[in-house]
Amino acid sequence: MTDAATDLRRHLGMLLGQGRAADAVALLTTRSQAGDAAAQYELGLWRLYGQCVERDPSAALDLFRDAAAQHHPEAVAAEIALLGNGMAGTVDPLAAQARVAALAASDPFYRHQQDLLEQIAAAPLPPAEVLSVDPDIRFYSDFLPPALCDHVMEAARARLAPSFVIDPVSRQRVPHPVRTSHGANFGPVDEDCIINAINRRIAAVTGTDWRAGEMLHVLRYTPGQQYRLHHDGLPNVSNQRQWTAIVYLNHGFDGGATDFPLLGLDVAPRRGGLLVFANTHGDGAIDPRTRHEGKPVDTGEKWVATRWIRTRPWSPWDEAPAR
Ligand SMILES: O=C(O)CCC(=O)C(=O)O
Ligand SMILES: [Fe+2]
Repeated sequence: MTDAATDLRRHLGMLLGQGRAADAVALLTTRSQAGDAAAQYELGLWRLYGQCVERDPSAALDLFRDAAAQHHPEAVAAEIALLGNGMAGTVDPLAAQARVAALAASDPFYRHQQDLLEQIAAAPLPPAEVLSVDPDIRFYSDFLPPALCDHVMEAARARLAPSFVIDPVSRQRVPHPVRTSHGANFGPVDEDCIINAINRRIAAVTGTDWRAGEMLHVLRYTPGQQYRLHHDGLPNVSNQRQWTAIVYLNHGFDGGATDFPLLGLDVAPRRGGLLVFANTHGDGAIDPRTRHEGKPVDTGEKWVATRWIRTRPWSPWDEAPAR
């Protein structure tokens, strides 16, 4: 971030701290209309998330475009992310990939992304290994090439935070011993074209609509950490998590199997492999048999990326995040 952008953030923080949200919005609006890329980017985020202003995703995309035209790096990334995932209303993954290809000519960061995109495009879709017919549980070996597994871990690393659960009474996010890992979401502006391509590949092998997937969620477990017995279905939602897709991102650890104790099934993590299982019966009701756990890791670190796939297209603004 430039000094001017840091100053802007500090100034906004001060105004918000004093309860002067209207002044903060006025400042951002004036500066972005004057062509200040940092202000355009910030106001774009506020428009996207509805912070202090009415949520307006297409106005957000326009603001990111204006800032990106001035080579504001985060705005360039946000524009590419939103074109790929359609969360600002316009979906144009080919335009997003064309932006990456153009940037790759002069920017090593995007050259690497371009290289990874070519690798995933060239990797054949692996066949399913059926672990259970009913409930439906499948494993796909070599779903994700190693360099892409590395990219997911590196891209998530900076945002990892202790995992939480939603307290059913307070509805607040709280830490809980059921889940001692660290986690990170690839939110609407974090989903680079590689993550977008992975999400679409998960949709392709599962035969689901790519828009039905939640944001890809990375979990990192260190020794002793685990995800105790749970079910991925959610209480009181109309658009249920029909499927769970888990990509195992690394090797070099002991323990950490994904266990389905009611089925006597233990899945050993294999780097690049994808585990897919049904959380619901055909009629949409929760299938309790797919309760599962991430067993404690004994040595090393275990990394996974999970995509919970709903019955119908889903957006992060449809409901409060559940976990
Ligand atoms: O880490 C694992 O093996 C399980 C992860 C899991 O249950 C989930 O992400 O829903
Ligand atoms: Fe789970």
